[in-house]
Amino acid sequence: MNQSDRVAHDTGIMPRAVLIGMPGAGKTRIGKEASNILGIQFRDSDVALEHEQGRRIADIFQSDGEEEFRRLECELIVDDLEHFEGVLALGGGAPMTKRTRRALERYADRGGLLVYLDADPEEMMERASRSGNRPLLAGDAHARWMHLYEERKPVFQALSTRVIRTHGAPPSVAAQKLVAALRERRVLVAGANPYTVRIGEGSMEGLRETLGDEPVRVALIHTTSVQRHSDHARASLRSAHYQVTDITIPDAEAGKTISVANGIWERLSKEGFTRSDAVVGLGGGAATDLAGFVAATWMRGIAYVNCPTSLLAMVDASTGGKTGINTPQGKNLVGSFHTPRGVLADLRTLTTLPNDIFIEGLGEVAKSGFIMDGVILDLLEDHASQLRHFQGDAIDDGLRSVIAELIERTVSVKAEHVSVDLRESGKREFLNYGHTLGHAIEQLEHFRWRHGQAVSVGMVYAAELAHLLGYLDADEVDYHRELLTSLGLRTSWDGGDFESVLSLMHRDKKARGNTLRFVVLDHIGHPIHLDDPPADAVEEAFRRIRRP
Ligand SMILES: NC(=O)c1ccc[n+]([C@@H]2O[C@H](COP(=O)([O-])OP(=O)(O)OC[C@H]3O[C@@H](n4cnc5c(N)ncnc54)[C@H](O)[C@@H]3O)[C@@H](O)[C@H]2O)c1
Ligand SMILES: O=C(O)C(=O)C[C@@H](O)[C@H](O)[C@H](O)COP(=O)(O)O
Repeated sequence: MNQSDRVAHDTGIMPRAVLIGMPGAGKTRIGKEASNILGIQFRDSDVALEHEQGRRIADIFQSDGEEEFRRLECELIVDDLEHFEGVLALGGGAPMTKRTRRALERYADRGGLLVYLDADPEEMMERASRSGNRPLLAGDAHARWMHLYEERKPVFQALSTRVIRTHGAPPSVAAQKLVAALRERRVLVAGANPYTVRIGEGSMEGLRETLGDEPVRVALIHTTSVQRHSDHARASLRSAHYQVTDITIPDAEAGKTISVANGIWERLSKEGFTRSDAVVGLGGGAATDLAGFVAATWMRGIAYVNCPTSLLAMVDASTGGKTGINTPQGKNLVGSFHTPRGVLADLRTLTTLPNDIFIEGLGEVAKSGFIMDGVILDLLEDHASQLRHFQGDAIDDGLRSVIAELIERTVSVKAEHVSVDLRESGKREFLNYGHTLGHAIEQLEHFRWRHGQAVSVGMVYAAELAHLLGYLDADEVDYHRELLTSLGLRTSWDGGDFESVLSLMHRDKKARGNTLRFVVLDHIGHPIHLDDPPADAVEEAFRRIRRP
């Protein structure tokens, strides 16, 4: 599936990408090279128009004038935006025509990839002037050129959903960036404040487009274990002229505390962060939960963008707007629903991810399979061995594409639930499958157990409970154990005691008054709420996960 399939599957045909930018930016060369690599069609609107009209653009300008040329160009582009499926490069001035601009805005709203190719203006002029077919460059070429550049640049910037800078690098580098952008998968999270989750090699390059022009200051919150990736993000943010406040937090759950949040509030105050400034959370789920919490609480809520770097953060924690910290009373008991402005899951960051952290992420992936998407379960079954032996620095193309599909599908399951129930009053609770016991295990293990591993045991517990109450049959419970074990996930737990677990499960956010509330399956792929189950079943299911 390509970057736009999930967003635009119901809207018919459209180009895989539209390239805009000044003449000489390299739209044709870069567009052609990227299209060749991907084996898709390329079309240049100028060449197509010349072909259609049977005359050169300069001749159309000369005989019919610019207005008529723009009208013809607009007709062609509007038609292509509905009927052409490859990479479409537009003439430099095309977006300056109001009707063309509106059509491009609609294309972007449909999830289209609108790429602005930008380069050094002098360099572009040099390249453009080598072609004799540039009627707008007649006369005092340099002054005219600079004027056009100043006039068009803000329009290109405002329209584009992606900027690729081609300064000082061979066109093949820009072509590779375009290929990565074309391969990027996107999932739209609908709701009151819709946003996009971008999944691909280099998605973090989208920081500027996602943050927009409003923020002056950006707090980049990360842990030291992802330093290489945060260095990259900081450099991109600085080159986009944000004032970056770099904030390192303690690793994993040690970062999800009120004292860490307090330290960051102090920094934001010192650096003068206002309501229009922003936070970027980069790292595993603990870092993105904390960064989101800081963004949700500073001045009662400022913008934030998540750059998840662990599998679990990519498929789950970074999306959906649940932000929070742990307290001595329990896991995630203090927090807020605060929707990110966007999520950039850059697959390059997986190269440094340790095997055990990758595997725990598979726990939440499997959860999404159990509650909704059977294809996820098939993919996990078919690739269990490769996934279990994941080595970040040695992922082959086949595994890369399986992982990307698992991420896209899991995020889509999440999006489907949160877009209709942000504040978790019904459907969203299904995402909590396995978490009622899972959170209790994490707490009782003082967070030495990883979240995804605890959820894995929690799902087996929920399956046993469902079986005891006549929902799942024994084979389906076995299937839980077999699949999770094949992925390297835990299915039993011998710590704690039932009374401590029960007390923590009563503090779970799904509990109501004095009654427990679980999510169980009545068959695979079909979750239901289970309110106030019989006490003996709750205890017997616990006994059944004690077996090794
Ligand atoms: N908000 C939500 O909806 C939501 C959903 C699921 C989980 N969560 C939360 O997410 C947390 C678990 O997330 P997690 O599994 O990512 O754990 P984590 O954040 O603790 O990260 C695990 C470890 O991997 C390191 N790491 C992350 N990415 C790396 C990379 N690319 N290279 C090298 N090291 C890397 C981290 O620094 C950390 O040491 C829990 O706190 C859980 O409650 C939140
Ligand atoms: O997004 C949700 O909603 C979820 O329940 C996703 C869970 O996988 C995730 O672990 C979440 O952090 C749990 O939230 P909590 O409210 O149960 O703490």
